[in-house]
Amino acid sequence: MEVIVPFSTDRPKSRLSDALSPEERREFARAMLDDVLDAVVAAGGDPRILATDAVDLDHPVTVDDRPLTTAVNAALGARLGTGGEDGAGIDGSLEPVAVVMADLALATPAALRRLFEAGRDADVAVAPGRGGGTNAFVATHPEFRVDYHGASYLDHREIAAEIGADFAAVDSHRLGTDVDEPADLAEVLIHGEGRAATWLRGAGFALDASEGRVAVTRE
Ligand SMILES: Nc1nc2c(ncn2[C@@H]2O[C@H](COP(=O)(O)OP(=O)(O)OP(=O)(O)O)[C@@H](O)[C@H]2O)c(=O)[nH]1
Ligand SMILES: C[C@H](OP(=O)(O)O)C(=O)O
Repeated sequence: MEVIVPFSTDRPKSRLSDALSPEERREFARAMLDDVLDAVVAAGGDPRILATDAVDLDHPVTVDDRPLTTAVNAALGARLGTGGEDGAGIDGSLEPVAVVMADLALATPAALRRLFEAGRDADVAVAPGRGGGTNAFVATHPEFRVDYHGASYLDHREIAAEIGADFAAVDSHRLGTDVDEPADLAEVLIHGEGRAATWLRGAGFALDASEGRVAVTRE
């Protein structure tokens, strides 16, 4: 399955500014991207990075510096179907396509396989992020398009309903955890096993369980 992985190269992860310098945010974002790509490949997906600028990677990269929603919709609109001249198959269907965000530092092959399987039963299967975002989805319906930011999970459910697409939510802690804010770094230290967790530990981050919800401290 083709798996589009959007990646912002310029000023990534601005909401982590209080915890990380610009250069650190670039390094950490890249570590998360590499973890996500490893998991996608191990789950049987063919990743294609949709980046705002060139990125040095062993996978295909499409550069599109337009805003996230515009770039993803262009990629969805350009995908090739299974036969028909307009890109759709003779029955109007398309090969499934997934969009998986590059900041899912806890993504595992098993979690992604569950998402891909959900996409076989539903026209649109979404793994919501905490706070109402859309961390990953699989779509087979040719008319499905995205509208990111805000409570995009609810918007995507509505878009699916408007085009008559079957919709499924994929309940996954690992895919539901996008790393946006300093508090999310604790999740990476607790559950992460890849480069992102290693990078954080190397940068001196540790868990702070001294009071209330577990947080992070830095040496
Ligand atoms: N291609 C592309 N990817 C983007 C763009 N903005 C964000 N992304 C990617 O989309 C995913 C979700 O990003 P967000 O968490 O909304 O934004 P972010 O830029 O990572 O972080 P903030 O600056 O803190 O909002 C991440 O994989 C980003 O790298 C964009 O304009 N174009
Ligand atoms: C891409 C966006 O991410 P957020 O801004 O919620 O992290 C969304 O999930 O709609």
